[in-house]
Order: sequence, then C-alpha cells, then structure tokens
Amino acid sequence: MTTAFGTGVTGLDGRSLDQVQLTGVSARGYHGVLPSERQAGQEFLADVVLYLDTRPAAAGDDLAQTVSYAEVAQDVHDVLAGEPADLVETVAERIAAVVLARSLVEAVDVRVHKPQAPIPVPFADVEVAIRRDRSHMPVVIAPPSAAGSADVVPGSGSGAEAAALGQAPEPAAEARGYESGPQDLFPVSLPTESWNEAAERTRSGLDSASFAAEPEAQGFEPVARPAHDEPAQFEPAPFEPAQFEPAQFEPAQFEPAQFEPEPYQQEPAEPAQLRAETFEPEQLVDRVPASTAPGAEPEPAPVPELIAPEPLQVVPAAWELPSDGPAHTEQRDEPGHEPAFRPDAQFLPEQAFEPVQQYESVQQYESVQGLDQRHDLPNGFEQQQYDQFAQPDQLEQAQRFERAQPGYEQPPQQLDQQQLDPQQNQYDQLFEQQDDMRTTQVAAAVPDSAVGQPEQYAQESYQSQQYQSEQHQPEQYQAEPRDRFDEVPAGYVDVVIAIGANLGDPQATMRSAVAELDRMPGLQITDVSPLARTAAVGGPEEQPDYLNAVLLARTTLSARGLLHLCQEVENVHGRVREEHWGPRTLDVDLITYGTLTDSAEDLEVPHPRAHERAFVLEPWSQIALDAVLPGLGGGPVAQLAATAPDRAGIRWLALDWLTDPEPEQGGGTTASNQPPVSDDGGNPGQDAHAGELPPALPPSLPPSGRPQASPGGPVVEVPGGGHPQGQHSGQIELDRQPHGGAPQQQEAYPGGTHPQGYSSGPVPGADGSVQVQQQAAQGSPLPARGARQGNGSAVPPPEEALVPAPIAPRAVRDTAHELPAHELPPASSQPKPVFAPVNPSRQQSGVFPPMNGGGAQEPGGPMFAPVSTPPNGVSDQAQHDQPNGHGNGQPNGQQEAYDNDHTVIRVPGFVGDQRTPPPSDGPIDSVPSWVPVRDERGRDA
Ligand SMILES: Nc1ncnc2c1ncn2[C@@H]1O[C@H](COP(=O)(O)OP(=O)(O)OP(=O)(O)O)[C@@H](O)[C@H]1O
Ligand SMILES: Nc1nc2c(c(=O)[nH]1)N=C(CO)CN2
Repeated sequence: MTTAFGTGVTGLDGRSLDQVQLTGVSARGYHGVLPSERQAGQEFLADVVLYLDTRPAAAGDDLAQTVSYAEVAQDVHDVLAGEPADLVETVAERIAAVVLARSLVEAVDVRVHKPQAPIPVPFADVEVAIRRDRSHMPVVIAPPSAAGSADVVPGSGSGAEAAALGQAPEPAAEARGYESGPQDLFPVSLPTESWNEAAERTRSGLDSASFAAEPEAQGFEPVARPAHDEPAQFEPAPFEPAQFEPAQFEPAQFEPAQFEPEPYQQEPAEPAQLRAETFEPEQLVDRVPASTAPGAEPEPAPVPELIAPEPLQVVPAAWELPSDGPAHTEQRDEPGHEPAFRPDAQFLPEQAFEPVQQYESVQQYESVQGLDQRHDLPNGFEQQQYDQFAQPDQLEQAQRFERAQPGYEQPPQQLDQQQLDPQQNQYDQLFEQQDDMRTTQVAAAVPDSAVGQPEQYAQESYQSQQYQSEQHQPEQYQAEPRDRFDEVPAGYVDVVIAIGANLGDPQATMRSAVAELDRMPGLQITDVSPLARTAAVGGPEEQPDYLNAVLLARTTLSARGLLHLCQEVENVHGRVREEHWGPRTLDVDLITYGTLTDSAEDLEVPHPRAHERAFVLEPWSQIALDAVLPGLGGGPVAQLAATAPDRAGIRWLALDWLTDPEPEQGGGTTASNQPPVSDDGGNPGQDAHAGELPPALPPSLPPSGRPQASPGGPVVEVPGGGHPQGQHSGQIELDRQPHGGAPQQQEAYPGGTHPQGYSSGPVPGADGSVQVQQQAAQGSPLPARGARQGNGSAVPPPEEALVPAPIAPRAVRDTAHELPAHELPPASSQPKPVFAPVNPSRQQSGVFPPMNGGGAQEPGGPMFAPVSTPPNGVSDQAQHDQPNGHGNGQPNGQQEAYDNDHTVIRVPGFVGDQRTPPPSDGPIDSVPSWVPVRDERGRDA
C-alpha cells in the first residue's frame, strides 16, 4: 500500500499538519535516459504539497513564519530545468530535497509529470509521486542554490548540503550567485549505506544547516531547538583570531586524538574545510551572516569544500534532551547545537530547551525528574525492578550524572543482590533479562536468522551470548543511544499501544495490563478503546479468539524504553513465545511512537503489520476517528480498518470492559471452553474454535452447562462480522463472572490463585460498585489513581486509595442508530439497551473518572454504574435455555448468549431472533456497554 499523494500527515500532537499545495510548476528539462531527451529536452511538470504548521504565520500574518510558495515554485522550477538526471524519480527526490531544506516543512509530497516521455504508445502522462519527511528524508541533498532561495537566510546551503554534493550547473542556480560544482550533482552513495543511514545523514546535515540559517524563527517555532533569537548563542567568540594564535596551537596542546574530529579548530581560517560530520556550533556560527554575528569579520559566506558523502556524526536529537535534566549537557552546553531528529520538535513543550539546570546530587536530579517517586507502581512491580527498567533512559542519565560528579566511586557489582537472592520472585529474572536487553546491544547479538522470530529467541541469544559476560562489565550499561529508538524525548510523545490476549483470563489480564502500563512512570494512558473479540489472525489454525484493545498514551520514554516496558508487562503476565503468532496470555505491541518511522532489528514503528490488522485498526479508530497511521502502508486508520483483510473477524466490541466488575477468577476466553456451535445453525464440526484446542489454562468453568456470559453490558452484533473463514466461534464468554458462578470458580482454582500467579479478585457481588471496592481492598490490579483524578489531590486519602478509579474506555461513538435498516435486527429482537444512545455523560474526554464518586460508586452518572442485575431475580442459569445442546438457545441457530444482564449477544449471519430482550433495570438503558463495530462510514465490518 502506498501513501496517497496529498493525504494527511499527522504531527506529533496527533493533528493533521497544514498543507501548502503548488501544482503544475513546469519547465523544459533534459532528464531522461535517451540521448535525444538529453539534447532536445521536453516539458516536465511538478506538483508539491508541503506539510507544515501554518498557525505561526497566520497568527502573525507573517510570511517569515511560513514558506514562500513563490520561492518553492522557483526552486521546483530550477530542479526541473536543472541538472539532467536519468530518472524522473531522481528529479522528484531532488524536489523533495529542496523543499525539505526549509526546516518549517515537516513532510512533502512531490509528483513529477513527464507527459512527453518517449513512450511508443498513446498515453496521457507519466508521473512519479513520492512522500518524504524528516524520518524518510530524500536520498539526495538540496544544493545550496535551492536553500539559498528558500525561506531561510542565505548561507543555509553551506555545510551539509554542499558537503555531500556538488553544485547544480543550471543557469538558475548560477544566476543566484552560487558557484557551480561537479556535474555529478545530488547522488548520495546509497550502495554503501542503507536508506536509513542516508536519511539520517541528510537529516543531520539539513537540519543543522537550516537551523543555522533561521535566526528569525520565533514564536511558534519549535522550542525544542536552541532559541534562534538568542544572539549570544551565535557569538563568534570561539573564532576570535586571538584564539587561533599559533602559540595556542602548540602541538603538545592539541593531541591529534583530542582534536582530530574538529579540524575547523586547527584551521579556522579555512571554512572550506568544514566537514558535514562535524557540525559543531562553531561551524554554525561561521555560517551565520555577518549581520547576525556582531563583531565578526564581514566575510562572504564560506563555500564549503565539496567532499564525498560520508556518514555524518549523529547529532543527538532534540528529544534526547530532557527538559531540565543534566543529561547530554555536553551537547546542550554548546550553543547552536542542532538536534538531528526532531519529528516532534514543533510540538514539544516550551521548556524543552530551557537552560541547563545544574544539579547538586543525583538525588536532586531524580527528585526533579520524578525518578524518586517510590509509590504508584503497579502491583507486581517492585521499585527495584522499576529502577532497572521502567525508565532506563532516565536512570542511565542519572547514573551518568552521578559518575560525572567529583569523588564518584564506582560501586561494586550492582547486580549482586538480584543474582544472589534465590528468593526473588518470578519477575526478577524477567526484569533482569529485559534490563540487560535494554541497555546493551542485544539486537546485534541476534543472528539474522532470528530477526522476526519470536522474542524468546532474542532473549535466549542475548542471554547466552551477551548477558553472561556483560554482567561483569557494568560500564557497558552506560552505552550511548545507538539509534533513534533510544532517544529520550524532551516532551511527551503520543503513542499507540495495542494489546491482545487469547489464553488464560484475557480480559482480566488486559485490565491489569492497562493499569500497569498506565502507572508506569513515563507513560500515561490517555484513552482506552473498547474491547474487541477477534478471530485469530495467522498462527496455528485452531486457536482461541482474541480479545484486543488499543491504548492511546503519551510517554517520556524512548521508543525502545517503551518497547521494553511493554515486554515487561507481557512477561509479568506469563507470556511465553513458543510459536509464531501462537496463542498468548498477553501481547503488548507498540503501534506508533509519535510520527517516528524507523526500524531496527528489535523494533519497528509503526508496527509493520498494524496497517493490515483490523484487530488493531478497528478498536483504534473507535477512539480516534481521525487517526492516521504514519509510514509505509499507513493512512487514515478508519479507512484501513474498513479494508483490512481480517475485518470480518471482528466480532464484538465491549465498552465497559475495564469498569465492569472484575471476575473472581480467570475465565478463559478460549472458544475451546465453549460448547461447539456453528454459524450455519447445525454443523458444529465447522467451528474452528469450538472444543478442539485444549486451553492452555484450565477453564474457570466446566465447558458444558455453564451459563454463557458476555463481558458486561448489552451487546450488539457486529454487522457482517462472521469468522473470516465463514466460521464462528460460538458465544464468547469473557470474564465477567455470572452471578452465582463463584463456587465453580473456586473449584477450578482452589485457594483463589490463578495458575499463572495473578489473583483476580474477589467474588463479584450483585452490586457492581460494592464488588469493585472489594477488589481494591483485596489487591485488584486496577490501581487507585491520585493526581489524575482531577480531585486536586496528588495522593488520594487512604479510603480513596481503596477505591480503584477504573480507567474507563472512552465512550465509543454511538453509531448504532446509524445502521442501515436492513442490518438492524428485527424490531422484536432489538435489545433496547443495545441501541440506546450513548449517554452524553460518557462522552467525557478523559479516561479517568473522578475519584470521588467515580467508578462503580458514582451516584450521579451512569458512566460507571453497574450493568443491570438479573431481571425478576431469575438466575442466569435459568435464563439460558440450551435446547439444541449447543448452548445456543435458538432453534434456528441464531447465536445468542446472555450476559449477567440478560442482554442479547448476536452473532452476525443469523436471523430470526425469537427472543425478546429482557428488560433492563436502569442505567443500562442509557449506557450501552457494547456497540456495533459498524460506524457511520457504513463499511462492511
Ligand atoms: N512495534 C513493535 N512492537 C512490539 N514488538 C516489536 C515491534 N517491532 C519489532 N518488535 C519485535 O518483535 C518481536 C516479536 O514480538 P512479539 O512476540 O510480540 O510478536 P508477535 O506479537 O507474535 O507478532 P507481531 O509482531 O506480528 O504482532 C519482539 O521481540 C520485538 O523486539
Ligand atoms: N485476532 C488476533 N489475531 C492475532 C493477534 C491478535 O492480537 N488478535 N496477534 C497476533 C500477533 O501479535 C497474531 N494474530
């Protein structure tokens, strides 16, 4: 799938960037492979779409704050008319490069037309369309000629661009006063470097150059960059001639080892020696026009030496620099330091580049950074474990800082305690492994053959090949970031996380996972999707349906730090990797990390398969209708969901899956726990999920004779949502414990302990609110929340702490009423609660309900009100007739199950529901827990 020309590009704040479009720029060009094309030339046209934030310009009605389309048009024209290239692709790439030389532009779409191409059959046009952005930079670099005409000050083209390139010989460039360079303009040595490396190199160069050239940028300008309006940063002091007196350059003073990387210091009078890979601030000073550097000798802009492209030194990114921490002070102390990678620079908080704060102790640093907070960790996560992994990047920063202090002494083996204490619980080992993986080059230790293999392989490889030796080399734990995934953002980065499970007690596990993730310092869940039941995609043929959900969050962790955190949570819940795409107790995938698009051996974002997974896209689109998945194959999430191959496997969505009373014990979602039922009303043998695959964990209820329950409130069908293979999984039993089911549960797990070591709480009472409180008191994994409850109290009073304030999935847009009439169930069977509009009180934007009166206790609103209790006191069991022996309850095969609240669950593909939905007893009427997958787009699910 390719990104369509002109479709949206999302900034890190999740909003679409603005566009400046320019179409039909034309010129006679000499591009082409044929000699005739080179000689005679022909017409070329180009369209460009620039993606940027135009608000600063609009706010001040200031051209300087945006990009001049006239200048862009000129540059595009010059490329078309300029240095001949064989390929239209190259021309497009060049145009992208000249546009992205403007640092305000975050991304660009380029389309180059060659309507007179020598094609021996009638045709209308040939066009090449590309999108390039700050993480997928063009593979060529803009010539100084282009940058010189851009909306940046002259001189911006010196340095990186020219360092890697020659100069365009085209008249337009020369006319603007730039020297021509070699004829082999533009190409980057791709054969010897990966695209990513090329992008990294070009990004470093371009950003550095354009930064230096933008002293005027202010206002809404990315604050993650050094302030352009601080002339002090551009003082030419380091270049005072006196500093370069020969006397100061005694050979003894300047050991080659010390100064080799900084040739400019040795030869300051020859700016032509500047090399792209040494973008030190002083160089940037050198490129600032004399007018901006008072006191400097008015010299012409330096003409950089034209050198062959070489890998650039990767300059630390903006988001690598904590807002007020001491880390990387070596970079931050340098005026003019330009981040290499700043996809979210425009969205970083104001204080991102505040003056470096000096700390007197590591304790003070930790305190300021919030690293000293030793509360609020999820169950099962000890502080020591947190220290080791929850914010490894920040911890490393603290450690680096500590080591840099005078009198610092290397502590003895820091792993000793863990290694020696045989009583450490199961987590310690996992954490230990993960911590090592996090801080060392684990990926490098994994042979190519392991790439893409289940992570267990990587862990084993790591353990066997690296861990054993490295545990005795603590210094290696201080490894510098190895790629952008290690870069710690200066502000929050929005992320999307997908969770799924199909073994054990999936809903309980996922609830815990949400709570655990949310309570991790450095990560805040901001939204939780409805819970989807989905047919397994890939992997072994017969495996239970999954429960899937998507979390929106924001993080101050690096991407890799976040990945490891996700993996920790997986591990804590007993994740084992035995089979590719095999059933699992918990899967936590990082779907997006801001707009970062990159891949390494251990991580790829966006998640490489997210674009084709309805089980990710559908829940995601439910809470972020306009979300756009960046990267290759990306696009509007809702659209992708509508066409994803597995879309028919989405069965149901449940709203209240976090806030409904938690089951007492694990209640396997495994369809194998279910009595076999078939879509066609009579052929259980066709049910791929029924009764054939033994559950990995003992079912919490005997497979037969148990009531069929839904996870919570009312349920509606997923229109068109059968099994992808035309099969279905029968009624889902999620883990909402039917009333009266406790004894059976206790039977299954005597002692109340889940086989995997997690406790799932007490027996739910008839009143959900009471039950929730009981859970909290007895150690429910759902955390009590403090500061985020909006009650003004950072630490809840003790009694509040007992009440879990559930993280509620945001209300799903209520689209049920928009269902086409022909897809609605017969009027007689329409369960009233199902299609009742979502109560507006659920539409609150935050996911965290107020602590006081929140949760199931909330008297004033139905948001967390328990779903209705059995009507007329009739037991669940009695409500579930199973005349066909399949637990179906429908003579015609209509799939139907009842949850505690006796609301009909429908399985698509069945008609003729004979059952009148039971009456609801209150809140459920206005608070449907389950909503249809179908949305207003009317697409097929
Ligand atoms: N965006 C990502 N999110 C999670 N893991 C990733 C990501 N990119 C790469 N990986 C790597 O993928 C490896 C396998 O992950 P996992 O076992 O969760 O895969 P899976 O869930 O079975 O399959 P899939 O990756 O298709 O969802 C992990 O070790 C991890 O390093
Ligand atoms: N329905 C569904 N299918 C899957 C899932 C999942 O979460 N849901 N995860 C997989 C590997 O991550 C493979 N297949």
